[in-house]
Amino acid sequence: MNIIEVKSVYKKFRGVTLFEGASAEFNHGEIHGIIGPNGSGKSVFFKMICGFIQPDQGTITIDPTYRSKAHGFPDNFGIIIDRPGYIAGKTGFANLQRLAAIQDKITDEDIVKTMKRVGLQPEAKQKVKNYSLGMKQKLALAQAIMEDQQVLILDEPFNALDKDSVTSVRQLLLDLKAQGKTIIMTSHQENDIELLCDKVYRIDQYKLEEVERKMPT
Ligand SMILES: Nc1ncnc2c1ncn2[C@@H]1O[C@H](COP(=O)(O)OP(=O)(O)OP(=O)(O)O)[C@@H](O)[C@H]1O
Repeated sequence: MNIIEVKSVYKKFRGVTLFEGASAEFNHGEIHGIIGPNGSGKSVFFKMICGFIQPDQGTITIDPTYRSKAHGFPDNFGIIIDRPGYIAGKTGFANLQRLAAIQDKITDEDIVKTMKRVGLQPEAKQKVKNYSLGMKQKLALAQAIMEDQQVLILDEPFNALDKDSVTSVRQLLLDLKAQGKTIIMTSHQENDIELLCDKVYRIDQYKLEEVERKMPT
C-alpha cells in the first residue's frame, strides 16, 4: 500500500472552505511536493496528515507500519509545521537533548552528528534566543531528522536559509530519500519543488491536483 492515502477529504473553518473532496497518494521512498498560494491550506493539510486536526469528512490512512500501536497516531514522523517552540535560554544542543529524552532512542553523539549535518555547531554556547531565523530553521530540521524518522513532513524547510544552506539542505533531503525516507514538503520556491520532488500536488479549487511533471530531456 501507499504510505499515506488521502481520500475525499473535506475541511472548513468557520465557513472558510479549504478542502472539498481532496484525494492524494504518497509513495514510500519518494519526495512529494504540495504547492498552493498563501492560505490555501498546506499547513492544515499537513496537520491533518499528522493527526493534529481532523478532517470534517473523508479518510486519511497511514500504512499501519507507521502507526503507533499504543495511541494510533503516526509514529516515526519527523515534522516541521509552523515554528517549533524552543527553550529560548538554552543552547540548540540542550534543546535537542531535551526533545531526545522524550523517546530516549538516541545518544548525545547522534545529536552532535545531526547538528553538523544541518550546518549547526553543536559545541556553540549561543542560546536559541540569539539564533538567526536561518539557524532556527536548521534546528527545526535537526529535530525532524535526528531520530532517523522514516516519514518527514516539512512545511517550508527552506525558509530563511541562505543560498549555500539551501544547496546543502537540498542535498540532505536527496540523501534522506536515498536512505529510503518518505518526504512530503512545501516550498514557495519553484526550484526546490522542481529539483527535489518525484510527485507534486497543487491545491486547486479545494482539491489536490497532481501536477504533470516535465520529463528530463
Ligand atoms: N485552527 C484554525 N482555526 C481557524 N482557521 C484556521 C486554523 N488553521 C488554519 N486556519 C485558516 O486556514 C487557512 C489556511 O491556512 P494554512 O496555514 O494551512 O495556509 P498555507 O497554505 O499553509 O499558507 P502559507 O502559504 O501562507 O503558509 C487560513 O485562512 C488560516 O487562517
